[in-house]
Amino acid sequence: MPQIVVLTGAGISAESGVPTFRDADGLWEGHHVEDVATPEGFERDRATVQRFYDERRAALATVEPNAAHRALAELEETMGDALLVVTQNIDDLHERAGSTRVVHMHGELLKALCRSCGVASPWTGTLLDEPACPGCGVHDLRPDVVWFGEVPYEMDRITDALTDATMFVSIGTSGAVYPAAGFVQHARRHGARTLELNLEPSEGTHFFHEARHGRAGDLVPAWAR
Ligand SMILES: CC(C)NC(=O)[C@H](Cc1c[nH]c2ccccc12)NC(=O)[C@H](CCCC/N=C(/NCCC(=O)O)S[C@H]1O[C@H](COP(=O)(O)OP(=O)(O)OC[C@H]2O[C@@H](n3cnc4c(N)ncnc43)[C@H](O)[C@@H]2O)[C@@H](O)[C@H]1O)NC(=O)OCc1ccccc1
Repeated sequence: MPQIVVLTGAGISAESGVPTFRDADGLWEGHHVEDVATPEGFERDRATVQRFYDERRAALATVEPNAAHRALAELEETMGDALLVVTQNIDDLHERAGSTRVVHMHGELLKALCRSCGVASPWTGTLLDEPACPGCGVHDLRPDVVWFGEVPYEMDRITDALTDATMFVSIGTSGAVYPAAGFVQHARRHGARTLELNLEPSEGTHFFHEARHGRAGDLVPAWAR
């Protein structure tokens, strides 16, 4: 039974209107990454970080999944648990398209993590006003996302799936951030066929058996059909 692992990045949500990461000048929506996506940045200027994610959370309610998300959800219907989507994205567009086997290795925008009791709660509102944790009542919530220097979620489950994979497909990612950027080498080392679907060659394009360049909304349905 083929075991397919699909890694997705910001490029799969670009056609839905979710900005990708690196603006021309390397800023993240006008912010230096180290200011808004590091634990140190949160300590230094909590309000700016809360506002940054509050804005992205509000924007998420205005966008819809696109043909690439839908094609992966349809593929799951035929393949069942032989397909696993590992996403670097913190949006919920895979789930809204119908995918159920999704690992958010960098966390989820629609969850808040309590720094006091460690509970992650569903969250659609804001955090700038420092609300209380639904679990313990302490006012010390942060976005439930993995920042630089923090350990990604579910690395054991991901590593096992990459080891067993017969096919590894990377969609809409620049291959600039680790450990995700190293998954192709791990999968290939364990015998998987590897395919890159991206608008342009990624930083790791040379690690793939095959690369197809174009828009995810065209490439993914064509591949998944
Ligand atoms: C900058 C980089 C060099 N730094 C790192 O990688 C660091 C440090 C590091 C670790 N190991 C290393 C080894 C070497 C060097 C550095 C490191 N990594 C970490 O700190 C990680 C944690 C990193 C997570 C940080 N959080 C994010 N996001 C959540 C927050 C938030 O979202 O706000 S990262 C964030 O940036 C990354 C952005 O990359 P992409 O998604 O690829 O987006 P990008 O805009 O770059 O590219 C989009 C692509 O799509 C394409 N595209 C555009 N439109 C379309 C289209 N329409 N169709 C198709 N393709 C399209 C474009 O051409 C482009 O190629 C994603 O991962 C995203 O999640 N933690 C860790 O390593 O812990 C230890 C550890 C490791 C293993 C096991 C145990 C412990």
